[in-house]
Amino acid sequence: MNQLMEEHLRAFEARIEQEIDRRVAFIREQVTGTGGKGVVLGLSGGIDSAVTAALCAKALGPDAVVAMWMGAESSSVHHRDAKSVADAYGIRFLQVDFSQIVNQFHDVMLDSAEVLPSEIKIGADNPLVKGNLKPRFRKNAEYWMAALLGHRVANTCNWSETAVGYETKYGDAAGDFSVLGDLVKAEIRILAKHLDMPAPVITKAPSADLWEGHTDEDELGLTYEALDTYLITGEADAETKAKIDRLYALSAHKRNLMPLVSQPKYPGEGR
Ligand SMILES: Nc1ncnc2c1ncn2[C@@H]1O[C@H](COP(=O)(O)OP(=O)(O)OC[C@H]2O[C@@H]([n+]3cccc(C(=O)O)c3)[C@H](O)[C@@H]2O)[C@@H](O)[C@H]1O
Ligand SMILES: Nc1ncnc2c1ncn2[C@@H]1O[C@H](COP(=O)(O)OP(=O)(O)OP(=O)(O)O)[C@@H](O)[C@H]1O
Repeated sequence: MNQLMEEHLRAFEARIEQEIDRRVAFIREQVTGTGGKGVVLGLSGGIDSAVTAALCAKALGPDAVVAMWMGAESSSVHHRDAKSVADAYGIRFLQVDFSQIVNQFHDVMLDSAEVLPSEIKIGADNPLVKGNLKPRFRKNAEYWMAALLGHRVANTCNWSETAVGYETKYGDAAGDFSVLGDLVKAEIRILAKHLDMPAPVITKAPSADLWEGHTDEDELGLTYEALDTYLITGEADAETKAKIDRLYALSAHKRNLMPLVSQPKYPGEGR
């Protein structure tokens, strides 16, 4: 590993208790501080949602955290890992499978688009047209549950993903607050270790799972190690640097939602 990166991670680990305390305080501010009764989040069996859940449980108490497993694969390793995280921190665990509704929605939309000329359907072969429905439906479900319970929705994205736009706009990228959005994946692994995360959650390959065999590193064409190292130290080979810089520029629209023609002013504010 790059030496600067190694030093950065060592320093992060040395101040891990402060990093945890800071995030716990932030969660309280964002949830109880805004009148929320607790937190809702999607628990995928991956490390980001697991660490977010663990920190929310620490901040608010386990009963105030409602984790939702959303999917059909109730026998999959991801489901097993999600359940093991919920059990480890004693948080509430719900399961819902709306995959048939997602499929039906996709089919109804395809039918509605039948009347359009095929030459303008430039995304016809793009698996993300359907793939991005999953994260968007999941976020819908999280907001449904948050409204039912008077909870806030925790976002589970991290800076490695957000920097290159590796998240679905208004899907997994959405939320009321983000616990890990300023941290790279390598830092989150260190947090996980100090939060006594079940081991399989820490070691498995990150995967968005939007289709069979989908892994983050394959789709991005980048390793998290190279991405994290560049984001933290600015060091990368020329090809990697060009690739990340390009993805960063292309995904600016996800970090700067809904540009306005001009910023309207509210009476008494902003002057
Ligand atoms: N320049 C621009 N200015 C303003 N808006 C722009 C735009 N370019 C696209 N858009 C809009 O954004 C849309 C495309 O963005 P989006 O819908 O997000 O779709 P897109 O970026 O194409 O796909 C999402 C990516 O995130 C990955 N993902 C998703 C979910 C979870 C994870 C994970 O690992 O956690 C990863 C997924 O595998 C895929 O690579 C376009 O349809 C358009 O509406
Ligand atoms: N099957 C699922 N059930 C519940 N939530 C899910 C599921 N899959 C994804 N999510 C939610 O969407 C977020 C993005 O997940 P994804 O698996 O795509 O990648 P990730 O960024 O590696 O996150 P994680 O490390 O938590 O898996 C997750 O953090 C979680 O909140």
